[in-house]
Amino acid sequence: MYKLSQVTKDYPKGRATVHALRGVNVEIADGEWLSIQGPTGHGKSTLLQLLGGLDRPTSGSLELNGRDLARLGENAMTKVRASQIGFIFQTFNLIPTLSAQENVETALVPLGIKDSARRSRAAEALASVGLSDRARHLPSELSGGQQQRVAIARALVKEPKVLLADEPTGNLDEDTRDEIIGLLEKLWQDNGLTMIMVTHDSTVARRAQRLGTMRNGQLTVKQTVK
Ligand SMILES: Nc1ncnc2c1ncn2[C@@H]1O[C@H](COP(=O)(O)OP(=O)(O)OP(=O)(O)O)[C@@H](O)[C@H]1O
Repeated sequence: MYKLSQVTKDYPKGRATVHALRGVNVEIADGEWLSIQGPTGHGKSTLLQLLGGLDRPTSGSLELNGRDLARLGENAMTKVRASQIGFIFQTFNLIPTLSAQENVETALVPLGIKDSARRSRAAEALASVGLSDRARHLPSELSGGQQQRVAIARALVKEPKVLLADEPTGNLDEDTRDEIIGLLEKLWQDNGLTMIMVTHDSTVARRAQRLGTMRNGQLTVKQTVK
């Protein structure tokens, strides 16, 4: 589980400082789905980056399963990211020159998994998102929804405990959005993932168990009504 205490994040901006996070306190249980909404520029992506170990807080502690990511060395942090945390983004972030299969395999390279196992695990992950028949396609040959499915397979092929999603349906039409959220919900349940999703879309946000709102760098969380 995550346990954040008084997490702040400042960015220098010329001579001034942007206080992107101003004391975030939250616990996120294993297996929970938390959505985060809030106005633009109020710290949502910053928080997700810290949860993913892509950046560190300016102050406060950010524990994942008892280890404070704020104080972890770079090598240990890289290991945590490679093995425990999957990311998906609004813009999919696939490598344009690699096929769907190769894009998924890239997630296993840092784990030192050998070629044949990499191939079979990536094929399984593509099957789990319904894309076995598109394995050899380049991202440019896939629809937006299919590209997001590849990105989901890439995030989950390493069997992480945590999935972080930054506006995962932001570039998709409504029907495709519903398909992708349905898929994420299924994968969340089947794999017991902890899922933290930033979204502007209230329909998507309400599917979570808890709903957080970021405002002025602070997070308030409530239970969603089902
Ligand atoms: N690398 C950076 N350097 C300087 N300032 C930054 C950096 N990243 C974010 N900021 C600033 O921190 C604040 C919070 O940004 P953040 O991207 O977390 O907001 P957000 O809520 O995710 O917004 P959006 O909904 O538009 O994605 C903003 O004022 C932003 O300009």
